[in-house]
Amino acid sequence: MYKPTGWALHTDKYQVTMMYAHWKNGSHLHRKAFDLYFRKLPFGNGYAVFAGLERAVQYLENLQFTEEDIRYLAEQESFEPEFLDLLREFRFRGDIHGVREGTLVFPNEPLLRLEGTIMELQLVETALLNFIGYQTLVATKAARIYTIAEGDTLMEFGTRRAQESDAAVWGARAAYLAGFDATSNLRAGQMFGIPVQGTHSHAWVQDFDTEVEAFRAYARAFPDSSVLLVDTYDTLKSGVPHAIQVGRELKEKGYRLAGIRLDSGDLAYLSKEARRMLDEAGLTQTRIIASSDLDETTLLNLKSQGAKVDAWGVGTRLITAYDQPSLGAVYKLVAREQNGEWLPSIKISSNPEKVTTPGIKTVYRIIDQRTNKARGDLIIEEGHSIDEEQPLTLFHPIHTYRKKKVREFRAINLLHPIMRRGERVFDPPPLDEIRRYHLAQRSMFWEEYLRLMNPEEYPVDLSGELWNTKQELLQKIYRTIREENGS
Ligand SMILES: Nc1ncnc2c1ncn2[C@@H]1O[C@H](COP(=O)(O)OP(=O)(O)OP(=O)(O)O)[C@@H](O)[C@H]1O
Ligand SMILES: O=P(O)(O)OC[C@H]1O[C@H](OP(=O)(O)OP(=O)(O)O)[C@H](O)[C@@H]1O
Ligand SMILES: O=C(O)c1cccnc1
Repeated sequence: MYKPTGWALHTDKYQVTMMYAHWKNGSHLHRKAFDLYFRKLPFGNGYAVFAGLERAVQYLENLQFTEEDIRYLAEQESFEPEFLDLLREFRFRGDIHGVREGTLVFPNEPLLRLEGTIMELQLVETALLNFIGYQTLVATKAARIYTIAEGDTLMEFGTRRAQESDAAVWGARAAYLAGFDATSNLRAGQMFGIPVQGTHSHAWVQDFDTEVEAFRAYARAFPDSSVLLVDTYDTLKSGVPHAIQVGRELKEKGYRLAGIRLDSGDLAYLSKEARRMLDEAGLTQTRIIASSDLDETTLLNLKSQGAKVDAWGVGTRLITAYDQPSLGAVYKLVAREQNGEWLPSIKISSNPEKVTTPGIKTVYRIIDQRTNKARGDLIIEEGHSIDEEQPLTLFHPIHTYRKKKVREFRAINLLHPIMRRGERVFDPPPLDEIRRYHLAQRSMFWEEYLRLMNPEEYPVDLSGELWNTKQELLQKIYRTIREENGS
């Protein structure tokens, strides 16, 4: 399996300076809890698709400072040698609970909950946000495209346009787990077992004196699986007729032209014309693949125009999450251990949506027994349970008058143990299983939450007790501020 090394410095400098200041203060081993979550759904979507856990766990399992890292840090600040010795011994020994990859997730619910020493939890913040923010963003974009594709084959073509190499391979993985069928990136295929597919480029055609010669030579190399790119010169006057000529030659030899690819022009018109021409030539099995700056909006548009496309190659706009470049995930301190007891901690903001929810919490998904559809998510304090025999009142945490009563429901805990004292305690499911799980999850949500435009807001609520804890803490802090100001 792919093992990252040398990732200890993949963090912001301030994490290490805080670690040092804690060490000087004698507080570096104090235990804290942090939640990782996001506040706003990307792309105006109604949900996000959680991804990045596998990458995060691999990082945490292998996290250590090399001698080179220590030397480098020593050049940055005058850290005392004893602190550097502590870093030499450093291993992540925290506890993590997390949502399964492929789960549909929503704003303000913890996706990861981490408990450990402040030293280790501070160090890992940056990398975790980096991995999970990006992969969740791309998985969500891929899910939007999947929604529109309605069962057509989806191929991820983005590596050449991705923000560097890690984004390409982990983005390919995120796209696959959210419903894509294949990637063009061989390294992603090798690392994660994603099916790898591809066609050929314009350079192949340009390298021959004639287009038909180019097609014939490619078909000789791959008589059963050639997909010929037909837009180098003129799609309908040259590309498609030449592809048909080679398709007929293949047929005479007992082979089949697998497909043609359209990569420019009016893809709706060209695909309909190409389909007609292929069918008239008896090449009804030859598939039409389209690429060219595609995303969910163009796909939707092309489908509404009756485009005859069987498979879509999607690059730039998927891998770069073109219309929203960051998820904006956050990592917030939610509890501090004192004398063996967890004390909830809060971060206040003038924007009520940004006030953190204190305490060690878990998230339950409330599933209606009769419809098997999700009614909402409920965040409750860890250790508290939900009585499935009693009606449950869900209310909006800010607009509290928005209430509903749920009966006959199942409550499914979304936060699973992932690491205990730094050891992985879950078997990472194969990627195909994550993908199946994700696709099955979608059927647990009403259409209204899944639609692309102006989806309904899915409820993410706090239990009554947690809501009270939050209010009490807020009032306590404001009281203290007033007292300090003598007002
Ligand atoms: N029928 C259509 N309806 C809506 N959008 C379309 C249609 N056909 C193609 N598109 C989209 O329009 C955009 C066209 O891009 P662009 O203007 O760069 O032209 P192009 O035909 O791809 O040419 P080239 O690649 O040679 O620059 C692409 O995003 C493509 O997916
Ligand atoms: O449009 P995207 O969604 O980003 O998909 C990937 C693009 O990359 C290739 O083009 P490129 O011009 O790089 O090479 P080519 O010669 O194969 O067309 C391919 O033909 C697609 O158009
Ligand atoms: O295989 C292809 O057709 C392909 C791969 C990457 C980018 N564009 C096209």
